[in-house]
Amino acid sequence: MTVSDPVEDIVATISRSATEIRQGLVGRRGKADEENPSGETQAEADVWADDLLAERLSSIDGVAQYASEERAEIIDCDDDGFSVAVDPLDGSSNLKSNNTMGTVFGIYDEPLPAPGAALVAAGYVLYGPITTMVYARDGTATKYELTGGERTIVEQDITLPDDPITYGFGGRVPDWPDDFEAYVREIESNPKHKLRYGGAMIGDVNQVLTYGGIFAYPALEDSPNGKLRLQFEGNPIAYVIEAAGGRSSNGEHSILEVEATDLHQRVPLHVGNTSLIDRLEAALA
Ligand SMILES: O=P(O)(O)OC[C@H]1O[C@](O)(COP(=O)(O)O)[C@@H](O)[C@@H]1O
Ligand SMILES: [Mg+2]
Ligand SMILES: [Mg+2]
Repeated sequence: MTVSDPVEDIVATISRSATEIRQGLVGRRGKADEENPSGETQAEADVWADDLLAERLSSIDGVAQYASEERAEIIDCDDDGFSVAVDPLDGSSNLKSNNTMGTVFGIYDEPLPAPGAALVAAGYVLYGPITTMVYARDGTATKYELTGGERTIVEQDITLPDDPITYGFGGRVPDWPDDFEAYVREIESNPKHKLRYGGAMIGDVNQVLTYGGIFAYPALEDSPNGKLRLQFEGNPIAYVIEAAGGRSSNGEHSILEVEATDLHQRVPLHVGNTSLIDRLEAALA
C-alpha cells in the first residue's frame, strides 16, 4: 500500500500545471479590469492562472486551505491538512514585454496567515527559455526541468555559490531609505558584482541562486513594508534560499520569523549569500 503524501501531490500538480500555464499565457496578455487585494491591476493571466490552480489544488486530499495573492479570501477545503499559498504569476507586468515570470508556492502546516516557521515545503516555477522548478523540503533544495508534465531533476542539494556575483534591488531609487541606498553603493563598488534586474522576483532570485549574490525589494520611504507579500512571496522565497545555505531578512532577522498578522501583508525582502545579508542588517541597524 502506498502512503499518500499531500505535499508531493501538491508539487506534482503544480509541476503538471506549469506547462499549461505557460501555454495559456498566449492570448491572455491584457488587463483584467479588476484589482487584486494589494490594489494592483490584475492581468487576465493572473486571474486565469489563479482559477486554474485554485481548482486543482483545492481538490487534493489533505489540502485544507488555498489562498493566493489574486483573491481576497481563503478557500477552505478539507477539515485538516496543509494550507497552500500561491503567487500564481509572479512578475505578470512582464507579460506585455514578454520577459521572465514565475509561479511561487508555499505549503504550510498551519491555517493562514501563518509564519514561515510553519512551512513544510516551498518552491517556484520559472518560465524562462525553458520551464524549471526549484523546490525545497526538509532543508534541501532541488532544481528540475519541466516538460509536458514531466519533472526531471537537474541538480540536487543546490547551494548558493560562495563568491557572490549578481545583485538586483526593486523599488524606485529615490524612494530608497538613505541607509539602504548607502548599502547598495557599497555592493556596486565591488568590481566582482554585476547588476541583474528583470522586474520579476523569481527571475532575479533565480540569478542569485545560480551565481550567488543578493536580491531585495526593500522598505521604501512611503511603504515601510516594501511591496512583496509575506505569505505568497516572502516566506516561500526565504525558505528556498535558506535551504540552499543562504539567508533571508526583513532588515532585522529572518523573514521566516516575521509574525503573520494578515493574509495580504507585505514584508521588506532581502535574500542572498549570508555574508551580504549579515552586512545588510548591520547597515540598516
Ligand atoms: O515593478 P517593480 O516595482 O520593480 O516591482 C517588481 C516586483 O514586483 C513583482 O512583480 C510583484 O509580483 P507580482 O507580479 O506577483 O505582483 C515582483 O515579481 C518584482 O520583484
Ligand atoms: Mg509576485
Ligand atoms: Mg503575482
